[in-house]
Amino acid sequence: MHGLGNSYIYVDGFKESIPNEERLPNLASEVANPYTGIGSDGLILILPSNVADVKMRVFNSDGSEAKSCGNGLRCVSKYVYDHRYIEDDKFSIETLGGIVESVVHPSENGDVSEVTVDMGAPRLKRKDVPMRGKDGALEENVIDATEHIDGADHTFTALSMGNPHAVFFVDTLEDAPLETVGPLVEKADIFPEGTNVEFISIENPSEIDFAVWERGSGVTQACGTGACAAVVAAVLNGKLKRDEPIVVHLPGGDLTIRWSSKDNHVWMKGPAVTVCTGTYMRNG
Ligand SMILES: N[C@@H](CCC[C@H](N)C(=O)O)C(=O)O
Repeated sequence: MHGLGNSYIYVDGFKESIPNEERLPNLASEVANPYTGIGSDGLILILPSNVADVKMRVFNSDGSEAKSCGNGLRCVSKYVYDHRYIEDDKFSIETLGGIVESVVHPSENGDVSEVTVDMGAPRLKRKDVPMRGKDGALEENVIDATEHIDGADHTFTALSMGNPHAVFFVDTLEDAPLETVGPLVEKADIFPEGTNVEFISIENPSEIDFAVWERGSGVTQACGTGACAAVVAAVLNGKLKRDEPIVVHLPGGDLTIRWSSKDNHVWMKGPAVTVCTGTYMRNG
């Protein structure tokens, strides 16, 4: 399935037996490989949950496990509703980054093509990103902060949407040093768990352009949590208004994101698509 071209191989843990815990990172890299596997940005498990209606686990294409995935949440929502595992159009999904609420929008044939996810409140404190820093700074937000990374100064806003993000403002995306600064900041010491890296440019008060270097997967067509982080960062820097629905133009298409002042939650609306279903046979 994919959300705006951010594709994962989804395994139905309601039906399939899930491989041993220690095999999952290798399996994720294996299936994600476009030459010797299937080809994707990673692997997502759809599982029963003890604390929510369903549980999602996400593995990046390098085998690392992530705490959240916005595009994955929309695809998991579509999957469990289309397969009638859930009857209500509103339900909860457990992730390692917390529990989120999903609302599916079925089309006339009853299948879901669009999903809205209440992604919860952004976590803004440096210690919650998480980012290293002096004791006093750990309780502070990381807004328009300059950090010395690998011999150069880099200015960005960092926050967590269940997973870490460093957001850079650029005039145009053509100038964005996605494949040089992206991997450098992803693995910088200051981020003990690594980070996703976004470059954004503000088009007008309700639209932004967006490109991403994802932790553990590199350049992808879209990142749902990244789009949420981008809008929060733009509001925190006074570049966009809070409560306005913002259309985020990602390489793979558009998401609508709104950061509500009523409940402090970030809402994401966008598509979810099934590409094919099949059986993965490991050869050799
Ligand atoms: N593509 C995702 C995010 C996937 C996880 C991320 N690479 C991480 O390691 O945190 C999205 O749509 O949010």
